[in-house]
Amino acid sequence: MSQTDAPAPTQSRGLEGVTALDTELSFIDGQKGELLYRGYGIQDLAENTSFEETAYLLWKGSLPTQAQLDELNAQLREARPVHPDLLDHLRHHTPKDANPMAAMRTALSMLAAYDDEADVMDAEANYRKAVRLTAKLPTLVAAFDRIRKGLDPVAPKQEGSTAHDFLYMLNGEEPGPAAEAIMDAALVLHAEHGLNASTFTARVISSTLSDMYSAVVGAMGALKGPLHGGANIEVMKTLLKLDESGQSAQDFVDEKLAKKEKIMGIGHRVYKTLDPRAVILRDMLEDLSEEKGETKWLEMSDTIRTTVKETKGLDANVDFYSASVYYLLGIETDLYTPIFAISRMTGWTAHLLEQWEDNRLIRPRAEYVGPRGLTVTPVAERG
Ligand SMILES: CC(=O)SCCNC(=O)CCNC(=O)[C@H](O)C(C)(C)COP(=O)(O)OP(=O)(O)OC[C@H]1O[C@@H](n2cnc3c(N)ncnc32)[C@H](O)[C@@H]1OP(=O)(O)O
Ligand SMILES: O=C([O-])CC(=O)C(=O)O
Repeated sequence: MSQTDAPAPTQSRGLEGVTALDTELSFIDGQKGELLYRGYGIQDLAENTSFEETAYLLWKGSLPTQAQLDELNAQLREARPVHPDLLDHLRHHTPKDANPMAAMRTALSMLAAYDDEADVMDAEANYRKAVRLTAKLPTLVAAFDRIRKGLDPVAPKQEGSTAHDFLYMLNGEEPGPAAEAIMDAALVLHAEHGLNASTFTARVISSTLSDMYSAVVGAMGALKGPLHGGANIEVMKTLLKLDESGQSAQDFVDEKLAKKEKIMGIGHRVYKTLDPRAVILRDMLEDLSEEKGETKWLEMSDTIRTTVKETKGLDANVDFYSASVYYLLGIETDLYTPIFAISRMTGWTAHLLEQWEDNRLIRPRAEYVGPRGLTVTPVAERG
């Protein structure tokens, strides 16, 4: 049978329900609201592992021993500084009002030029690149934020956890233990989620045997979109606007739904119930709200969520409560998606390592629905 005679492949709008490949990285039960990374429940991981342990689990397939964790922490700390040219680029060649995801997409791409192993495609080199990318992105995000505020970037301490060093570089002062613990848990929660749009993008790119940097730059582009990782920024914008307007959360939702507009942070392609990460993030928000004496974001969010659930049967996703958590930590709204990327870098790169273990070009088909049999009219005769 020739290629053109081949039976039409399974088709589904937005590839909904299509299984593209096997993975050992995560399992999602969208009906029950269950998420496992390599067999471990997300709640267990968020409560009992650090981001670095989770990263190791994703990359290597098992939780690290203390010695393995110490080694990974040392590698991450060592790799945190970025080449001065990158800081110069952020300082002198990146507009202060640039979209942070665009700035980071470019910075990630530039990192490749400073990595001697960028195009080395063996598994060990690719693992080392995954570690370096995970180490350097927090430094770049923090440097970008400080430079645009007219401040000097703060060099990484290269001592504590990713969460600790990131908050330290961002604010120029040591984070308290509560802030560090919240950031660490948020990084665990966002690390991996199957064939989401950005991970799929990364895997498609990697399946051409292009390099890890190219794949994560593409993934950054996909994550930026408001239907994906960009939703956490939109959630906070919505809450801030609602707060300013004085409109009730209930009226706001009714109005939006009547106009057939989407409520950001709600709905998910896979979860048909509450996202298990949203449960954990809501608990984190509740604790933080009490600690800060600021409960309005939680109250507004809960009303929005209940109203959409009652009207449309849709529930909150990971981006819904994370927005207010980051807000109460004092983080700039437009950094929420870059923070998501800091975490998801581990999932993306783990998928790339998995893809290259047994690579096959990812190349689906499109059903042609345009005309056929047209013939060219000379340009002078076209009207
Ligand atoms: C990390 C992440 O990427 S999590 C997702 C983050 N994205 C968001 O929060 C953006 C808001 N949510 C959405 O846009 C969607 O729920 C998506 C894109 C996440 C998944 O949606 P899909 O599976 O493609 O569903 P689709 O967009 O086709 O919607 C199906 C129906 O639910 C409705 N719907 C879906 N999400 C929402 C929402 N957030 N608000 C209101 N209605 C919604 C649609 O309007 C549609 O209704 P209809 O059948 O009456 O026309
Ligand atoms: O899985 C998805 O479609 C979106 C995503 O990345 C997540 O929920 O973490």
